[in-house]
Amino acid sequence: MNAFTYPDSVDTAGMDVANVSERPLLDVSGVTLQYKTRRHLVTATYRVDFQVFEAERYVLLGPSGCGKSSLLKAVGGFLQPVEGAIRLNGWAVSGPGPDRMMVFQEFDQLPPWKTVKQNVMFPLLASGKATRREAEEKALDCIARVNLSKFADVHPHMLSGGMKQRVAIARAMAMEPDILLMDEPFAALDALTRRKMQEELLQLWDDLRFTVLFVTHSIEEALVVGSRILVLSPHPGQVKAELNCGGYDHHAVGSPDFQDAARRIHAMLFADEVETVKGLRS
Ligand SMILES: Nc1ncnc2c1ncn2[C@@H]1O[C@H](COP(=O)(O)OP(=O)(O)OP(=O)(O)O)[C@@H](O)[C@H]1O
Repeated sequence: MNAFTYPDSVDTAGMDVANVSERPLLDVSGVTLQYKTRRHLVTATYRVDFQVFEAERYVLLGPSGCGKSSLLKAVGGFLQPVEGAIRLNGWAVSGPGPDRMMVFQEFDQLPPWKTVKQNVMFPLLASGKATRREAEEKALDCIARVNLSKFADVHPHMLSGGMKQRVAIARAMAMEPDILLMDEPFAALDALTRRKMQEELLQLWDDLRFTVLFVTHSIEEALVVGSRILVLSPHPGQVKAELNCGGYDHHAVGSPDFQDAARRIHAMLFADEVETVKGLRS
């Protein structure tokens, strides 16, 4: 497994390198993902390894096109690896399931003809996980947790982008998945709302201690949201490093320690490009 290695050119001094030994909830081992189009074979990730443990906030961080979303899709069971394996609780992932719930970036992930409550109830009913009465009770509880009780009976078009995202999170949480999969969930929000949503996610995590696999290309977001970060190389995505980083919140963002961590992750992400530029100058 190469998840704990660093490129030679990167200074990792002071960064806490992950070292965990319990049984993982999610085990991604040597996963290569490819897309076959009529003309091309696109390799999205190459032999990626990582493990996620219960109650972790695990972040996949990397530049656009490095295969973050593809990895999330594969964990979700929507894309089969051409090489390697993905296991959840020791079982091979072979398709989508209610044990893995996705939250996307798009605002239109909620059917507009359903109210907030009906949206949250829907997967509970569709999966046969709850009776109508149980689903309603669970939905109202989850809606309250994301502070939307007053909006339970309105339709999504009456909500702001941030509120819609909270509904999507409530809908996923209601299913009590083993792992919540979040694909750049706040990327389409304005900066202030994005920050508020990150704080709310951390607050919700403090209350419920769920496991989340979170995709972002923002270093700052990764440091605030994550308890561990997997740093991926540009296309095709390969593991560059894995870092422990819990403990930063928005108050820490301007601190020298935070800035230093961000700077070193940036160097890691773009180490190859930096080398190239150096080469061009000499
Ligand atoms: N359906 C598809 N068909 C063909 N190629 C695809 C498909 N989906 C993704 N790819 C390619 O796979 C690679 C990885 O894409 P992916 O969306 O997983 O990256 P990403 O890191 O999530 O990018 P971004 O941050 O821009 O969303 C890219 O080169 C992309 O063009």
